[in-house]
Amino acid sequence: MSNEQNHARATAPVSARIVLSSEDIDRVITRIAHEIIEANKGTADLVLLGIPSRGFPLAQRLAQRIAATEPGLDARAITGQLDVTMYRDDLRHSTTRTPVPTRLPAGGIDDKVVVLVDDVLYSGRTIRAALDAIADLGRPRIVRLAVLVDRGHRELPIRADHVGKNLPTATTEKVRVHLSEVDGENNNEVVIEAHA
Ligand SMILES: O=P(O)(O)OC[C@H]1O[C@H](OP(=O)(O)OP(=O)(O)O)[C@H](O)[C@@H]1O
Ligand SMILES: O=c1cc[nH]c(=O)[nH]1
Repeated sequence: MSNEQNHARATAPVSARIVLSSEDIDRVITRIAHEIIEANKGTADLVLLGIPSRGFPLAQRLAQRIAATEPGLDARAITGQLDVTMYRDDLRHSTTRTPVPTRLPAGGIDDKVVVLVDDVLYSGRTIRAALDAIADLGRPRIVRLAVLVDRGHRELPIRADHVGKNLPTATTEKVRVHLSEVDGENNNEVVIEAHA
């Protein structure tokens, strides 16, 4: 991560604007759920793996939306959580991150169509770490990527298959995603903060 990017993470914002409301997020989840089903030609072999912190509740919301299209499909049976902490390439530089458990659905990920889910796609380094974490857990047939927001500024050759919203941003800005499961009741929005 560049010095400018680190700066935007560390300083107080000078302004903030809401770019996705709770209703917008809800609509985006519905659309991406349908895109996932369409790309997969159904729900067979689907596994959604959310990256903590906020990728996991997003994966849960997507799985619920997907399961609602198919009687008998249990959202929990196709949802997991993938911790990437120990696979990050900035471990030596970043402040301490506490690993959280990785939890895979009972059927594992071998030969599955795994959809990685995260809130923000930026440098791509988190997703690079996620791909390494997956390789240590099994061999999916396909790995796809769904993100709520793609804010650009990639540092690696990584792209998302499903994007809630493309947000052109400056590196001095920060995208903050608030989801009620992590951030408290009724706190669902995406905000762009400007940093001096
Ligand atoms: O493409 P990248 O440059 O890797 O950035 C994207 C990642 O950054 C954020 O996570 P963060 O590390 O801030 O942790 P958090 O999810 O716990 O807030 C976000 O949730 C993504 O996982
Ligand atoms: O702006 C950013 C960059 C990385 N991760 C975020 O959550 N927001």
